[in-house]
Amino acid sequence: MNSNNSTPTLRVLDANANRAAEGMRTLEETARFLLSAAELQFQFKNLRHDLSLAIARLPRLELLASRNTPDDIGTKTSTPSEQSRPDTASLIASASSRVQQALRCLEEYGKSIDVEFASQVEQIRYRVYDVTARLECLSLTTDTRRQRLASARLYALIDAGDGVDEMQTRMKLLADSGVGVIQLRDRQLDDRTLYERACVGASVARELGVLWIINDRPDIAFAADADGVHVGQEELPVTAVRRIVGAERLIGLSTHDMDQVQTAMGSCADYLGCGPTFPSTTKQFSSFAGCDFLQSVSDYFAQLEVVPRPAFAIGGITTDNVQQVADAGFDRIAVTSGLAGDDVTKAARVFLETLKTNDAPVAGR
Ligand SMILES: Cc1ncc(COP(=O)(O)OP(=O)(O)O)c(N)n1
Ligand SMILES: Cc1nc(C(=O)O)sc1CCOP(=O)(O)O
Ligand SMILES: [Mg+2]
Repeated sequence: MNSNNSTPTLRVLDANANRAAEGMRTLEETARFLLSAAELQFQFKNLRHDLSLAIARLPRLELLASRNTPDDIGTKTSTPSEQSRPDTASLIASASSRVQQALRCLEEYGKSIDVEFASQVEQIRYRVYDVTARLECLSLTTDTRRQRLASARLYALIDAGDGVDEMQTRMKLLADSGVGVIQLRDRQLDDRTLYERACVGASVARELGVLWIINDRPDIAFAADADGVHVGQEELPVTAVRRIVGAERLIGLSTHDMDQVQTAMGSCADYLGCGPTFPSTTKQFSSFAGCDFLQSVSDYFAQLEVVPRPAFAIGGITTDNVQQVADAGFDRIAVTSGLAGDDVTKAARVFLETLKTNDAPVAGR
């Protein structure tokens, strides 16, 4: 170790070691609690650990002795941007830049004290560039998907059709008609074909600006880079689905009674399907939750203190009965056959206009 340990240099090192560690901890907590990103959380934990190992090379007693917070003129200056953190992405951006700047200071000032210390910090700084970019990206994608979901009123369920071209044409027609979410629900296809259609659909949906959800299959939703997956009550629990699809993809959960809705509100599901509302030509049911169930969901959501999840009424909804859905307080619907006929554009217009004029309490805002 070099003996050039002047007190000002040690003060810079002490202050920036703390700044870097605090920033890393902020990012780690964001990965853990806001974005459920276990792998990134693990990376930040390792970075903090490696930073403390590097700092352990410095003379701790002298570092502590150099600390003089009351006389530090820097503790009294803050900019307006330091006081405001409007969303997760900007919180990540500012914590990342604080960590990067602190590491650069440690590296530059550390060179005069211990070259090996400076070189270890340099390696940490490169890893920080990568991990912080991934975290910021994740948060931007997550926000965007959930924002798009929040503005969706019409959700269409489609099968894969007779081929890629037909599926693509159908998706375009639906998107042009105002559908915000499209689900691939096809129980006839083998896994390979389902996966291929899911991949094509994901890129078509991206171009069209609609969300692309895969029914039943978190593995395929993840592998095909879809926006999310929809699961039913007898399928994998949403906690397990979340582990497969990651924090940024959407998870939809079917609910058929109030117990399921209340449980879903405590889960990591992003939206609910509520039904069956009416008899359906797509799927057979022996009993129907009906509009009474929809009304109970609306009433329950209206008295919640937290923001409810977006909830889509489903099951046999047509242009003839959608008014009853709106009267039960819903302004979002998920539909298969009601958007599968010849005049999709007209049906979609009727749906949207009916849902828009809903002045009853609205489910899922
Ligand atoms: C939006 C939406 N809501 C409900 C369902 C039904 O899901 P599930 O109960 O798992 O039944 P299947 O679709 O798997 O037959 C859905 N798919 N989408
Ligand atoms: C797949 C499905 N699930 C439902 C539920 O209530 O959970 S109703 C349904 C069928 C939806 O298609 P259509 O609009 O043609 O009735
Ligand atoms: Mg299912």
